Amino acid sequence: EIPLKYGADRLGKRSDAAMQKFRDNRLGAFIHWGLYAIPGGEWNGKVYNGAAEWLKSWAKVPSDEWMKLMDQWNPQNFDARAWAKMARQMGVKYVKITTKHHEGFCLWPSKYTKYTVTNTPYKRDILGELVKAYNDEGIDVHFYFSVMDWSHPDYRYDIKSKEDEEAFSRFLEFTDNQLKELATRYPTVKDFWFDGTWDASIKKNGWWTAHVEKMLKDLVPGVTINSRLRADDYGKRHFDSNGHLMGDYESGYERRLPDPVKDLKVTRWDWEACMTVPENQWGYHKDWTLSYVKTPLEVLERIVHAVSMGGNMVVNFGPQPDGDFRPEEKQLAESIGRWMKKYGECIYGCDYSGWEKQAWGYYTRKGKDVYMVVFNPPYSKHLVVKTPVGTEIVKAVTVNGGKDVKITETARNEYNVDMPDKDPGEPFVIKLETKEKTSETDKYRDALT
Ligand SMILES: C[C@@H]1N[C@@H](C(=O)NCc2ccccc2)[C@H](O)[C@@H]1O
Repeated sequence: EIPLKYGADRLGKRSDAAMQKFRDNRLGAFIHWGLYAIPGGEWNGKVYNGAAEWLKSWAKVPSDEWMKLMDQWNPQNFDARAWAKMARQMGVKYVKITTKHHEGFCLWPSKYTKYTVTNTPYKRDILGELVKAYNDEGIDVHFYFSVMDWSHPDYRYDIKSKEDEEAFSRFLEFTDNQLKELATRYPTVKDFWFDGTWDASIKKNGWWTAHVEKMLKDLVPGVTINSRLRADDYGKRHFDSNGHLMGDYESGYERRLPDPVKDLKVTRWDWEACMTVPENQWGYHKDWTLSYVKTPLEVLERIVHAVSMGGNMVVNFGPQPDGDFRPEEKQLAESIGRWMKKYGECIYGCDYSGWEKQAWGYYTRKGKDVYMVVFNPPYSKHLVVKTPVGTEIVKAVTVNGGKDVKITETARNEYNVDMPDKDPGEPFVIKLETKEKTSETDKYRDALT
């Protein structure tokens, strides 16, 4: 291994209670809310197909003109308690809130910039109200924070001169101050999820990313930090130059997921995926017909897929400029919530099973119990299950029904699990109770070939 001063400061998964809670939560929601919600993808009469929170970039709007949107920031229908109730009903255990996105507008009354909620007609500390409302519902709050800040004159995409160096040094101090503000004003925060860290300027300052991780962990004991913050001595990101994961969990699965058969390496570390409901809209876009919008079942499959591989999934919501949610997002939250109410025990506190994935769906595991989450019921009416050598199935019961399901051993470590006698009409879950095989001998003989 090569010596590193700013590489991973820990090998292997964190094993403390705070990280276990992060892991057990499994299902989260993203809230992308900022000035970009006001134009909703349209600028000077032209609708842009790209991500709505990047409209300033697509429409090439100068920052001082973009920040004038603050004069229109007045979300009269914003109700933090209603947002928290919606999250609880969806069954999410945590919510990641954009404290500041690339545009530089802060949802909290930061002392270090004029671009905050304080200097809008609305005035109120939106972040503070959301932290309290979610926490009151027993929901953990995570902070999204974009290092890249288009509103700040000292931000640099690269460091090419002494002037760049001095400006960026001022910018990093400004960023430190904002992060200390967030950590001290809202001490119940459980995680910082950094974004906007891909530029050369950050890669050339890996030391600073290591300093931020340490600073926040000193200020908020137990807090988790995503790998996307981190660059090492040589600008290597997420995984250091020795291949070790930096931060507490990998955060590279944005709008994509690891292959459940070919990418099993991710099961060796903690990771969290995040996803949009349209193809690529995080902030509010007024026209969702411009790209495919995932159905609740397609969102659910991605949630189960992530958990089946030992990861978390964060589903994105982009609130309207008035502070309410669009109907599609309210319906999605209700639909996912109904399913989680019945079958959520196969999600919360569950992990990768280590079993060989089958066509009918995904496995998750909790202790010695293995859950079969069935999305594709077979015409054979039998769900094929192959157990690892040394493991046998004791019994099978339907989740949310508690009915025994017949299992038939068909070969060594192979079983047919019957389908429930009544078609649930939705993805359903069967819980397998397992035990370690006692006798080594079995009645099977391998073919001689
Ligand atoms: C979680 C997402 N990450 C932000 C993002 O900038 N993603 C990468 C990206 C880079 C370049 C053009 C568009 C998008 C998106 O705006 C969301 O906040």
